Amino acid sequence: MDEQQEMKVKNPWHRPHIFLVAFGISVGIIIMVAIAVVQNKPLHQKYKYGIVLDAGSSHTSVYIYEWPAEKENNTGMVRQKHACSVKGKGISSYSGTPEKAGESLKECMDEAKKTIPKQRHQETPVYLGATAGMRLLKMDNDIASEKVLASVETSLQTYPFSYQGARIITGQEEGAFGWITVNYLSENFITASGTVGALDLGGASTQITFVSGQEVESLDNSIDFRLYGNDYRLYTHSFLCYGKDQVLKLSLEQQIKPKLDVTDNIILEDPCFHPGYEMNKSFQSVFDSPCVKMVTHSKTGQTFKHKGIGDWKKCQEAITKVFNTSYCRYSRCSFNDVFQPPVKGRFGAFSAYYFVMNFLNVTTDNSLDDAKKKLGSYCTTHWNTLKQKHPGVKEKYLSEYCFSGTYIITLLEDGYKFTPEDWKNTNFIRTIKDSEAGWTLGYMLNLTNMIPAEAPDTPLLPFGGYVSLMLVLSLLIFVCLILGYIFFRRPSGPAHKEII
Ligand SMILES: O=P(O)(O)OP(=O)(O)OP(=O)(O)OC[C@H]1O[C@@H](n2cnc3c(O)ncnc32)[C@H](O)[C@@H]1O
Ligand SMILES: [Ca+2]
Repeated sequence: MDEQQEMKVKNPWHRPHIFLVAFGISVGIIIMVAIAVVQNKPLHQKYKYGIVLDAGSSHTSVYIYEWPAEKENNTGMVRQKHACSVKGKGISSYSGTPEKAGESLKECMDEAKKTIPKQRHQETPVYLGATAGMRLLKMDNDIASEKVLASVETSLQTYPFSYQGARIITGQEEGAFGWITVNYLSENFITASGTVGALDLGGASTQITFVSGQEVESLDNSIDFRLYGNDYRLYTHSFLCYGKDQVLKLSLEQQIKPKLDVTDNIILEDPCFHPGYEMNKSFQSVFDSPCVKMVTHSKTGQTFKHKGIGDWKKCQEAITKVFNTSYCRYSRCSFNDVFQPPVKGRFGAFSAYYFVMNFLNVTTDNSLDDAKKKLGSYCTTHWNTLKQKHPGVKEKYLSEYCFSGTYIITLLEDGYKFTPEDWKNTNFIRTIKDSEAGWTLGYMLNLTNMIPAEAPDTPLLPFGGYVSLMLVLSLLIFVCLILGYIFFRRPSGPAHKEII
């Protein structure tokens, strides 16, 4: 055997098949890693959509929600993509012309068609939930409420989306889904930060919902949820007729009542309206609701003079009269014989709570006393001064902020028994992370099963970590092979000597 041949026998790397095997293994590993990376890479982000129509007493809003297709069950993934405010009043105002209720939705639904990519239309669910305005219409005129619902149903079915129904939701649902929305958007279900209570003030009803930790003495006010592996027992109540429009009617009724049989030309001097404010109003405009019981009074066709005197203290006294606190069959009540445990924790207050307090520039940075002082000075401002100061604001809203602000403080303090400390723990909010606070998101999450009872399994490593780990490992194997190759190739021992 010559020297050359002997060296080839002793150095295995000089056998081409061994080198080929090593090379094959390296290429194999690289291919495996590449496949694993491609296989586990998040798909090109595909979005899913859902549409919820909030048919409120004062107006209808159409919300479009969007979420990444493969992350349905992760909390905080669904966000509001678009909102459209339907022109005109709420659907319950179409009781006399039900076909117009459906027509009113057209503009916003056409907008939804443009906002959602065409290929997703068919799989996009559409829900319509009607609240207190329709509850009141149903009480007043069941047939008319059915016709209005049928009209919006027919209209929604003409769209290419997946129609899932139009119904009047219950007050409990309205409260509970508002609570879910606020806590979902704040990611409170997956962090240990605890939950926040939800306060919603609409035109015709108002909701309070929170985790109390105390026994809920009335079944109607108790809702249990299991979300992301945690159990929640909620206290919730919806006060029909205690939205800000209906409460204004109640308050006017209270003030008009003693004058009705005394004089023909009624002048109502209202402490909740500004000095200089004077408006002729029909009794009909006050008595046209099932919340106000004097519908058949003989003066229904006539008018009265509504005159502001701007006195916050007296306004509060007048508003207190709409809460009945004379009777409570439970260990404790808010008002009207409704059970309520003591309020607890932080609260998010939205809808009219926000509209009103935001306009009045009263936030909970102010102490409750400061807020009252601010409101007091706003209420005494002359009506003409206000109109000059806020030329862009709807006169109806402008004239009612004193009443609404006073109602909000009275409802919280006297109704729900908020202490100055609870007031500090309350935030007036419109949106959380650009999605509006309200019941609609919670309603959709629930109906599409997007809030699991148990926490979803999370992968051991996030995607980025997984890729990095695979790259480092394959690099390590590759470097080992190269080193091995260099080591074995270097002639050593006797073979080396023999060459020399
Ligand atoms: O929940 P329900 O009772 O069915 O009523 P809604 O859903 O129609 O009620 P909203 O929260 O939309 O509005 C609550 C009230 O606030 C009024 N509102 C809306 N925008 C406002 C603004 O900018 N300033 C003052 N009030 C406003 C509206 O007319 C209602 O009386
Ligand atoms: Ca509402």
